[in-house]
Amino acid sequence: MQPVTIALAKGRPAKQSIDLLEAAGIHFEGFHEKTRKLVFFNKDKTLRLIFLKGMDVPIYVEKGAADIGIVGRDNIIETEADVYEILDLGIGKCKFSVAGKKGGTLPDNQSLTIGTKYPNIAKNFFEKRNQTIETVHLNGSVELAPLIGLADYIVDIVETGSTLRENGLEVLADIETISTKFIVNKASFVTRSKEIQNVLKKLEEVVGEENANSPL
Ligand SMILES: Nc1ncnc2c1ncn2[C@@H]1O[C@H](COP(=O)(O)OP(=O)(O)OP(=O)(O)O)[C@@H](O)[C@H]1O
Ligand SMILES: O=P(O)(O)OC[C@H]1O[C@H](OP(=O)(O)OP(=O)(O)O)[C@H](O)[C@@H]1O
Repeated sequence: MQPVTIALAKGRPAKQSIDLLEAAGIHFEGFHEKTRKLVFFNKDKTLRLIFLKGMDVPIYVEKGAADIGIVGRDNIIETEADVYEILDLGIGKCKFSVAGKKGGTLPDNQSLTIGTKYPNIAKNFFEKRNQTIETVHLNGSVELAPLIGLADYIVDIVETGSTLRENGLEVLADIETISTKFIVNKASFVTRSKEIQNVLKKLEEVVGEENANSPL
């Protein structure tokens, strides 16, 4: 039988995600922090771990190229992937906010230019306020945009607030909280139920059942 494939987001929460899997008794042979390898198997080859860019994880899971994904909710909402979001892993905690220059306000009666890595999230937030925006899609150092005059405001992740503070910006509105989630392909949830529940149960023992969501 094919192994169950777990797609794990590279970047910040990767180390904590691997630590969680280890704590749940799920080990991948030969994995170490500095490795450049992208595919690993557990000892009996029933599980395969693949490493992807965060934004690609929900896509792999939606399309069934991976059965399970471990990824920040930011990527799930931005891609609007049709997957089951089953368990909050309690790591990678941060929030989405609108930020702008310190001491400024967020006008609600005019069109704005928003710099962001997350144009869908920005559009959805402003649509709810009946406000049209133009987004400038950036790939990093988003906080620069209002400083250099590329955008009026930004929509970005805030954790400690240091990046905003150190660049003379502040939160003007909060959008929603984010954390790392355990997601599952809708078909695999049925066809690979036993194997997926097995992984899920082990992780629930580590992070607490209260973080689980019943998708059905
Ligand atoms: N400051 C932060 N604090 C906590 N979690 C964060 C923070 N920034 C990002 N995250 C979470 O970690 C995930 C990976 O973030 P990171 O910035 O490491 O990704 P990246 O690989 O640099 O991103 P990209 O895919 O855009 O290149 C994000 O999707 C989000 O869920
Ligand atoms: O509130 P803080 O604790 O300062 O964290 C927030 C920062 O972290 C993320 O950026 P990241 O470090 O991933 O760099 P990036 O500019 O390459 O996206 C995010 O985009 C913010 O810039």
